[in-house]
Formats: sequence, C-alpha cells, structure tokens
Amino acid sequence: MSLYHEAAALLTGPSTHGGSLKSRVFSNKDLKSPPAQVYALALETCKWSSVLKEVVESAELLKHERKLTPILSILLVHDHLLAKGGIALPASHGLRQSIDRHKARLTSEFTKARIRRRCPTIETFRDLIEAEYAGPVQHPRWIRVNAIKSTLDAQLETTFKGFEVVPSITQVMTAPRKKKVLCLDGHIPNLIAVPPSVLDFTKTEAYKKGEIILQDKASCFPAYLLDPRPEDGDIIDACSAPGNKTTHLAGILSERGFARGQTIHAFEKDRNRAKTLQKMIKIAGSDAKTVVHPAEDFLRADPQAEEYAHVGALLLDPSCSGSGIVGRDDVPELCLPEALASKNKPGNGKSGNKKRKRAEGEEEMKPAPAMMVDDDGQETVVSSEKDLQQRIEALAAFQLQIVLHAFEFPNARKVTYSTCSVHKGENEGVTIRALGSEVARRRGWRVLRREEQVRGMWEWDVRGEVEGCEGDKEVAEGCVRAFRDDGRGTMGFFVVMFVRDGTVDGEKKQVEEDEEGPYVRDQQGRVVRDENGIPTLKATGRKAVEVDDTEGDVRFGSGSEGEGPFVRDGDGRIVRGPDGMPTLKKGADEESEDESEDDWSGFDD
Ligand SMILES: C[S@@+](CC[C@H](N)C(=O)[O-])C[C@H]1O[C@@H](n2cnc3c(N)ncnc32)[C@H](O)[C@@H]1O
Repeated sequence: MSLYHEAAALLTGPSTHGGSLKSRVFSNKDLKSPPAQVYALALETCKWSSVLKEVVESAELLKHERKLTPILSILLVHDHLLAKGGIALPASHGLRQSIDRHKARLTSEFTKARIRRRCPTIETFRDLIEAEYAGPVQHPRWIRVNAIKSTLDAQLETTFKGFEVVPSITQVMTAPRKKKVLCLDGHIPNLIAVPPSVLDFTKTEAYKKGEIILQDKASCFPAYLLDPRPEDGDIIDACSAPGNKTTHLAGILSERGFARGQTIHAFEKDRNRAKTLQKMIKIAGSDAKTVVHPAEDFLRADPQAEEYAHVGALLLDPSCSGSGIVGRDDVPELCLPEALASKNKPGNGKSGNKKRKRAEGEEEMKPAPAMMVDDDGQETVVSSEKDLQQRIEALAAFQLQIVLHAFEFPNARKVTYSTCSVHKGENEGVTIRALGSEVARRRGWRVLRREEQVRGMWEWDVRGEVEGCEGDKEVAEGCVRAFRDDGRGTMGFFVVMFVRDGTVDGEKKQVEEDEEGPYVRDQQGRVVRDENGIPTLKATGRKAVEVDDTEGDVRFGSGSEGEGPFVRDGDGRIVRGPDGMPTLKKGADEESEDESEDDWSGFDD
C-alpha cells in the first residue's frame, strides 16, 4: 500500500486505534511506510485541508478523475503543491498521473486561494495556515536554563540574542508564531517563554550541550516548590524518567551549592525509560551528583536502609492519566472536497467545519473507542464514564501508595506530590487520603500552607479545589493547580507539598533551640541565609552545612556589571531574593502602555 493509501486509511478509515493522530500513527503496527512520514503527511494535509478542498473543487479534479477519492485527492494535491519533493510516487504511477494531468489548473487555483487570503508569498501563506491551526492563543514554548551549565544572562546573550524581552506571557501567546519575543517567567527562576515556532531549539548548541531544557512551566513547579537546600541532605526523585525534574533539582542545588556528599537518588522502574533518564542526566551535567536506580521500583526501596538514612526530601511525580498534557487529545480537523462537485465557488463547502466530514465513497467509519494514554505511554480503552472512573481510581490507589511509602523515610521532612492530571481523584483526592493515613498521623505530615511556600508558588493564584479537599480550605489553598488554555500558558498540572516538623514517630522531639527551629532568623522571622542559601546555626553561629566547592565556583549568575536586565552586586553577580528570583533593574519591568491585562509582577521581592 502506498504512503497515500495508508495516510487516507488513517484519516478516514475504521480505526481500532483511538487517541490523538500521533498515537494512532505510532501505535499502528501494520504501517508499511515510515510512521514519521505518514504522520507528517496526515497532519500537514489536515492543516491545509480547507485550502486543498477549495483547490480540488475549483479545479473540478474529482469530476475528471473518478478513481480518486476525496481524501486521496487532497493528500496528493498537498504533496504536489507543498511538499519539497512533490508526490512521492514514480511519474508512471496512476495516482501521480491523475494529478499531473491537472498541474496547471491546480497551481493556478492554489495561487488564487493564496491571493484571496492576501498572502503575497508562499511563506506568508504557510505562516497564516500555521497560525489558523494554532488558534488565536497559542501554547508557548517553555525553556528552562540549566543552572549547572549556563546562566540566564549567558543564554540571553547567545541563544536568545536578538529576542525582544516582553513583560507578559500574554504578549508571547498572541505574538506571531515566529516572532522573536521572550518573556522571563515571574514565578520560576531561570525560565523563559517564547512563541512555539520561533526556533527549533533542539537544533541549537545550547540544547545539545544541555544548557537549556525544554520543560513546561507547570512541570517546573515540583522541584521549585520542594526548594531543595544543602541542609536537606539526600533527595529522592521516586519516578524520574525522562528526568526533567531530576535535573531541575540538581540545577537548583548547584546554584545553592551541594552539601558535601549530598546526593540525588533517581528511581525509574522502566528499564528503557531509565536509559533516557541516564542520558538526560549526563547531558545536563548532573551525573556526578545523581545516583540512578535503573529498573528499580521505588516502592521496594527500604526506607530504613543505611543508603537512605540521610534522605530529607522526596519528589514524587508518579504515572498518572496525563489528562493535563497539551496536545494529548489533538485530532486535527479535516475538510474534504465534495466528491462530484461541479464548479463550486471557493469556500462553498463550509471549510473549517470542526467535525470530520465523509464524502460519498468513503468507507463508513465506526466511532473509535476513546483511548486513555497515561503519561508514561500505557494505553487503556475507556468507552464509558464508569471505565474512566475505574482507571482514575486504580491510578489514585497506586499514587497514594507512593506517597505513603515516601512518608516512611525516617529523616524526611519534605515531600512533593505531583501529577499532570486534571482529575480531582488523582490530585486533591490522593492528598486528603494521604493526610488521613496512619503514617501521616504517626509522623506528623501536613500540607505546607500557601503562605509558607517559596515566593513564586504562593504568588501563583490557581489553587486546589475545596470540594476535592472535603471542604478543607487551608489544604485546598496549599495545593497548586494549573490548567491548560486559561491564558497562563501552562499544561494542566497539580502539585502539593507535605512537610513535618521535628517530631519523629510521635515520640522524641529533635533537638532544637526553640520552637522556631535551629537557625538564626531576621526580624521578619525569615531564616537568614548566605549567598549560597546556607542558614547559620543559632547554637554555634556557624554555617549549618559545608558546601561542596570542589567543583568550582558556586554562582548565582555570571557576567560583568551592567550586562543583562538584572541588578548585580559589586562582583558582577546577579542579586537574588531569598527564593532565588533575580531582581530586575529599575525600568526593566515597566509595561508598555497598551498592555492592560497581564500577570507580570517583576522579580522584585
Ligand atoms: C510522570 S513520569 C515521570 C516524569 C519525570 N518526573 C520528569 O519530570 O521527567 C512517571 C515515571 O515513573 C515511573 N514509575 C512508575 N512507577 C514507578 C515506581 N513504582 N518506581 C519507580 N518508577 C516508577 C514510570 O515508568 C515513568 O517513567
């Protein structure tokens, strides 16, 4: 079967593969053509289908070529007009000849379609189609600067040279997809948003060297909320692959300075995914500080083992329904030409119809069963609300087990739990059940209140659902949510942090100087820290931990005074608040006059 027949069958034929176009292509083991080629052809044809319908109808192609079906006609005309190498069939092939016979007419109708849309060149026509496909508001591309290998300033001067810095995410989301604008995120340090198609960042030197990491803003919440510090001891990332959050933890700690011997333990149950994890950790430069536990189930790690005696913080990001992932449920629109259309006026055929239309002669399509694809790729057929509830319940039971296991680590004081799901059952539901558990009560685990959270997180105003928290407003406020398509540019996400004080197993109080803990505090009650984030012990007046400075300088940014948008100290280092956010130079955060509604609050404390 040719590439075109395979793409046609995929787009209009009966399907046993539900889910997005991507998962339909890549889970279809019967394809003879390379899946990437089938996917690209099908997706691009869908994007252009309203134009192709117009061209095919105006050229009366289906009237003259009775053997062509509507779907085949637009797939072939797509490649004829828009693919670099034209139709991927020999000149003698019947399908190709059915298009070649009408070359001149098709080209002329395509030119008319372009001019009708006021596009002077084919490039502007392509941009218009991409913009229409994305809709008026687009999901930004989020880029985290990996503090182990680079700094925000260094990236602004290299990878993002020539980009205009705009103050609000709204301006990035509504900018032309290729416009060189960027927004420095106001919640997560070292995070940049740009329009989605401005550059293929995977081809940049910075990406190849691990200086930048493509990671959605919401996916940066857990490591930032966990706020890892040198005095936290070892850290466990329980469900790590592909390693975005593991490398983020390492990035934060490298800015603060790892304590001597401080280690991140990264568990990953799936052997293949563990390989990806190892690769990512190496590229990101965090391999020296990370112990990967490949193909190891976190639930089987013994909390009492000597190896984990110094674990003070855990990040839990277990498998979930993935219902918050952007693009997960994308099935592109498809406009098909009328089979026997005679001289249709352009635009007659209701192009832009949301639903897929079938023309005469197309095979009857049975509704595909809905497919739930978890964020680690596991597929479940979900054909009713009951199926969905059962799947959520099974996931929630597993997620709860992960949280309760983490609660058992003897020296753990901080645990974040996150999902990229929008379902209450996997989020607030798990939180409430964890709080009500025997181990939580025995060991004093509670939810970190909003006002106790690191600044970017307490300022984030999308919080947990009170109803999902059984009416407990304080717990709901402690939960952090993110939704797709709410104008903030993130994926759907949930994170909560559990903490406990010095009470160990309800018995002995750890030795502390007073109720406020062992560290020196300022007049506002905040722990006084040095430039590496290390607090001073009241008892000794000395630093709480020795920072490992054997691997070179611990930096909070580099470059000379006066460079970049941030305030610098006398040594040229970026000045940051206690939460790690850089301070913008005066005027750098001023809005343009016409920017009325945005969420920018600058980086000042
Ligand atoms: C949501 S993904 C993690 C994404 C990752 N935290 C990141 O930000 O790149 C969940 C991962 O947990 C792994 N996993 C699931 N159950 C596990 C377990 N019991 N122990 C260790 N890994 C597990 C899955 O194989 C999957 O790779």
